[in-house]
Amino acid sequence: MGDVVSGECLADFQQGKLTLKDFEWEPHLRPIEAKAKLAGEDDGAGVPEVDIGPLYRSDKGSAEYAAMVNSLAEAASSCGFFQVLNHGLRVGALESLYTYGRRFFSLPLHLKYGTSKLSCHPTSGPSGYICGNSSSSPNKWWTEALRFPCQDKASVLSMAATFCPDDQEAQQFSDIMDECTLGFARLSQQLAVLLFQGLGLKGEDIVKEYVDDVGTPALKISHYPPCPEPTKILGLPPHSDVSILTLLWQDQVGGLQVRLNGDWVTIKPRQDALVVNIGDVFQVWSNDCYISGVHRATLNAREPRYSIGYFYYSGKESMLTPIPELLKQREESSKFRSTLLSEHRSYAYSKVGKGESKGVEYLKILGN
Ligand SMILES: O=C(O)CCC(=O)C(=O)O
Ligand SMILES: [Fe+2]
Repeated sequence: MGDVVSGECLADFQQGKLTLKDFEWEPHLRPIEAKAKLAGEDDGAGVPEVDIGPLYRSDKGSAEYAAMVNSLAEAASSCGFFQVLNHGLRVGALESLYTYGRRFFSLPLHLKYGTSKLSCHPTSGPSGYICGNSSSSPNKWWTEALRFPCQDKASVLSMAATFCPDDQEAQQFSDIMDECTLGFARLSQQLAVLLFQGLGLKGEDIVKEYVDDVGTPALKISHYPPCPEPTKILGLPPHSDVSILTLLWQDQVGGLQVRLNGDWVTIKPRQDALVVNIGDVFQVWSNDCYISGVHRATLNAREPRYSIGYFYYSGKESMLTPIPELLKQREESSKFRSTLLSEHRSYAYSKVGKGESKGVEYLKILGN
């Protein structure tokens, strides 16, 4: 998950301390028992693709711009997931980050662990190498990840030193990271403006007041090694993200699934697109208009899968509550009990490994 504490279960498996059997999920959570289509078996029908080209070429009053805002709002309120085309990031830069990720994950374990003693930021969470979740957890995750605190360039450079042969290459890696995080940051903010506009609000003003500088985003490169038992084991459990929104670039292998009308739907990999999902924060901010989509990462026995995620977080100490301007404009009362974002975060993490992640449902005021 975008947001999770460091773990060691996959390392324990690689070192013979855990067996494949230890990784098998409780039957009701397994991909096959849930009658899911396994990775690649469907085409992502129902997860819309939205071309955001009009953002760069049209004025806000144009029909083309209005249609784009409508499509985004519709996707955010129907399934909470969509892919954006013409997103403004250079695909070559994303591919190059992916190549660095592959190189990092091919290192021996002790070198990968060498990166993880770095900082742990209160909002963006741990940074460094994370090898699955805890070995004592009942449902173990078949994944490893490298997590970066985007703003902390010194950490990025020292992490780069573990897998780049010389300073020059470490600098090149750091430049690619800069390009990608800058592009992700710009896009997240633009999408937040558009999604607020889709709620009938003055997007820029709301973003300025509630979004800018309130959090510290995190970037995570994930690796899901081939798994001999992909029908019994998962890469990541069903969960929603606690972010405002999350951006994800995935390779061509496929395995990210979203829960849609009771089915699991695989999101079609597209090299030129970014997957966007609404996070818990936006669901509450929008007073339940937008949905923080439940998703999971499935596995396959044949080939490794990689993804790059950007988690657009809100500040740790802010209250999680609907945007007052929205309630006023719609003459609505809040559908959620207010809570500290940090409290929601802890609650969400405590549920996810058990397969009990229900996003912000538990905060809903009954009868509303
Ligand atoms: O790698 C993926 O496909 C999904 C990652 C994800 O959902 C997460 O890290 O929160
Ligand atoms: Fe996620």
